[in-house]
This record gives sequence, C-alpha cells and structure tokens, in this order.
Amino acid sequence: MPALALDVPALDISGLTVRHGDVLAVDDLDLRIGQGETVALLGPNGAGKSSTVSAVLGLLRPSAGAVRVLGRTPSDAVRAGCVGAMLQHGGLPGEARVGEVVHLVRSSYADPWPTADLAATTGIDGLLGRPVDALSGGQRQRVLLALALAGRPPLLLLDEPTSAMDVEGRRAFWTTMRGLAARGTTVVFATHHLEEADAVADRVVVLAGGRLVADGSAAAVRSAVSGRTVRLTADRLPGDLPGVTSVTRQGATVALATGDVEATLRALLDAGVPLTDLDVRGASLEDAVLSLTTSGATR
Ligand SMILES: Nc1ncnc2c1ncn2[C@@H]1O[C@H](COP(=O)(O)OP(=O)(O)OP(=O)(O)O)[C@@H](O)[C@H]1O
Repeated sequence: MPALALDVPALDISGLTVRHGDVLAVDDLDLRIGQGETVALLGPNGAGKSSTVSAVLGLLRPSAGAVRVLGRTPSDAVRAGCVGAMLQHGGLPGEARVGEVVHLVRSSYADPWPTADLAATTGIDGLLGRPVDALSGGQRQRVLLALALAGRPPLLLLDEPTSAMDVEGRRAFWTTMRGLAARGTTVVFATHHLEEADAVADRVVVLAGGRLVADGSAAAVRSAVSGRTVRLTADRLPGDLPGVTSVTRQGATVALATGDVEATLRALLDAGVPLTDLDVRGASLEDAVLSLTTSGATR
C-alpha cells in the first residue's frame, strides 16, 4: 500500500444516510476520524452503529452521503488492504482448520503479518490445528481478529469485538489494541461494554436513532451529564425524592440519578430509609450514554 499523507482522515463520513427498506438506520451522519485515533461507537440496540460500519466497508449502498476511507472509496480502500474488519456475524468456513483459514487470508496480501507473530499476538497459537467448527465463541472472535489483522491494515473496524470473550480474553484483546494504536493503527469499534470504551478510546461517538448525539473524549461525554448517582440497598423508597431524575433497580440495589445529592440523602434519612451500602459517584460513561440516548433521540 502506498504511504499515506497524515492529514488524510482515516474516515471521512458526510451526510451518510442508510435505509433498510422503511427503516432509517443512519440519518445524515457527519463524522471525521483522524489517523491513529481510537474511537468507540456507542449507542443502544438499533442506533445505527453496524449500519455505519457496513457503509464504511462498502457492504451496503448509502441512500445519501459520502464515505471516504483513507482518501478512497470504501471498496477501493478494502481492495487496497487499508481496512481490517471484525463483524458481528463474521463467517468462517466451518470444516477448515484455523491455520488453513489464516494461511488463505494471509496469502491474499502482498505483505502479510508473519503467522507465528500474528497467532501469538491474537492468542490463537494453540488453535491453529483446530477445525473452525470446534471453536468457542471467544476463540472464534480471536480468530476473526487474526484475520482482520492479517494484512496489517492501517484502519481496523470492529463491531462488538469482545461480546463473546471472557474477562481474560477481553483484557488481552485490549492490550493488543493498545499496542496497535501505539504503532499508529486507527481503531474504530462499536461496543456495549462502556467501561471498555471508557478505558480504551481516545474519543467516543454516541449514536441514537441513527444520529450523532455526542462526540468527544469519554471525560467530556461524562461531564455532559450533570448530577451524580446515589446507590444504596433498599427494598422500598419514598416517591418524589428531591433532585432525583431517574431511578433504576438491579436486584436489591437502587441507583438514583440526582441533581442534588444533599437533598436526596436528607429526604431518604427523613423517611427512615437506612443508607445501607451507600455509594455516591459522578456520572459513569454508562449513565451519560443512557441519559443522552433516552432523551427523545431514540426510536
Ligand atoms: N438488514 C436489515 N434489514 C432491515 N432493517 C435493518 C437491517 N439491518 C439493520 N436494520 C435496522 O436498522 C436499524 C439500525 O440497526 P444497526 O444494526 O445499524 O444498529 P446497531 O446500533 O448496530 O444495533 P446493535 O447494537 O443492536 O448491534 C435498526 O432499526 C435495525 O432494526
């Protein structure tokens, strides 16, 4: 692949609109991502993340708008080996062995990543002799990662890459991503694991109803949500607590989003609610994304 000028954006999306029949999946999206950025695409189910990724890969034809990938059209960029992708429903030939699939994909690139190093980096060195059908969900995702990386692409697009991985697998996965990002690879990933996005991404882009509702560092997106979250263990709470804007319950734990911690706590004490397991925090990225995507923007 020819050397790329650094001022060419990795992704330049303008006015992207994607329809699936009657469904408006992406609605006039503008997004520019520079080379070397690590960007998380966040948003609830149906927000338009996968449709955006598919448009960037040239897998679907937008109804309107333009997508440039490292200065090229999506299909040219893919053909030139500029993009490695890991998709949610990435297919693998079931009866082949992992090593055969890796060999096949590597052989389609002029300068592929050497097999031993690729396998070690993605944690599949023990899997090369296994039939693809015999892989667990997390192992399959690691193989898909190896295939995405086989051509050493400057841009990686990952759609929920760790959804089937265990805790150790995720940690290893993000260590690999950090290493690639440190070497200048642009990494764009869609995820529902907001703590991963918070820990890994330089920038988070939040979609809802196919539209961009937030774009900035995780800290900036978190700070867009004022207020704090009061968590405690309680069976029952009085209604109409001052300052409280939302109440969510998970088992015995109640989370109260509040704009006035002091008034909320005083009202709880006045009502005789014991403050068992009390925990007061600023908004997490999850709180922020929830707040941004449930304020009328989603369908
Ligand atoms: N092939 C399709 N045919 C019809 N509708 C589709 C198709 N693919 C996606 N959609 C619809 O387009 C909208 C956006 O879907 P998309 O998969 O892009 O969202 P997402 O943010 O990736 O969601 P998830 O987090 O669930 O993967 C949804 O309403 C979805 O039902």
